[in-house]
Amino acid sequence: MQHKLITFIGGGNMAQAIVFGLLNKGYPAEKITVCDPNQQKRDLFSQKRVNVSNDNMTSVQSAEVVLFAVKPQVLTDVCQPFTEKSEIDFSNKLVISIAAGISVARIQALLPTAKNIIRIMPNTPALVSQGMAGLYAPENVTDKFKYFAESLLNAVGKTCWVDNEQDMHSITAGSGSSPAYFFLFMEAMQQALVEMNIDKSTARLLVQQSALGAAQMVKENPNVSISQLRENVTSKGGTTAAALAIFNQQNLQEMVRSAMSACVQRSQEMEKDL
Ligand SMILES: NC(=O)C1=CN([C@@H]2O[C@H](COP(=O)(O)OP(=O)(O)OC[C@H]3O[C@@H](n4cnc5c(N)ncnc54)[C@H](OP(=O)(O)O)[C@@H]3O)[C@@H](O)[C@H]2O)C=CC1
Ligand SMILES: O=C(O)[C@@H]1CCC=N1
Repeated sequence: MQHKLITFIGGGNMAQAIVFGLLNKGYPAEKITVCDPNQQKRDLFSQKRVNVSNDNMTSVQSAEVVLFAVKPQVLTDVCQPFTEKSEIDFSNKLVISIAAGISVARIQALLPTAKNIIRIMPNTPALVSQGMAGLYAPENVTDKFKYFAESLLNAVGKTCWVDNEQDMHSITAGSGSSPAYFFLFMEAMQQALVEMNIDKSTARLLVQQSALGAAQMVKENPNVSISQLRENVTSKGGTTAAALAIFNQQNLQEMVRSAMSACVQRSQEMEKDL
């Protein structure tokens, strides 16, 4: 992949996952700059030879790609200085936003000179090269920028494009937020095992290895439905059937549907917080 000069605005959880994931894949540290007001966060990056700054203006000026990795709620304040004195011309830069729920139209309004704006919804497993990211680009964005954005995220995991921007809300429920659902499930399993007298670290090993194994089974058997994989574990009248009966009785499927709908609904509301 091409190694463009890329500036991250915001060096928090998601920026760390992407930047450290990219470094692991050989993206040159000297081509990346991370801007964050917090010295401790900047230190995390400078320890890996990534350029750091608390001067967004200067760092954006020299960038070919600007990736906004700040909380959606602060995006307006973050963008204002770039346009206030018409100081930064974004027309030749690729602008990427990973902010949940914030539309291209809104980013365009915040950065009027920008011509190429791409939205990406990544997730933190990018840190370990197992990320999943959804991408959306309006029709005017050039193929070379779309290709760059896709290859950037492909370097740290898998990607999919959506044609309809509204679908980015659902993508958030399936990529950005979804590792947290699995973490919650794993936490609950670990806790249950501890209550059954298994020590905490063995409980963690049992949970992590089973989760990893299950995910790997899904990945390596693309022609077998996930339901079939579940059924293969479930002996008639056996232990798994007893466990699954409780999940079904308490309507796990409906709980998951409601949780993911709540995620979508929150994403649809986020723009109003700007
Ligand atoms: N976390 C995740 O799993 C995912 C997050 N996202 C999106 O990524 C974005 C960032 O989320 P996340 O990394 O979790 O948030 P974090 O709060 O961890 O990171 C945001 C960082 O931006 C910094 N910041 C605040 N103001 C500025 C500024 N003016 N200039 C530069 N940096 C600034 C914050 O500093 P300080 O803390 O001092 O305010 C903080 O370090 C959000 O828009 C979110 O929707 C998307 C997918 C997944
Ligand atoms: O919780 C959030 O709003 C962000 C977006 C997706 C994951 N974290």
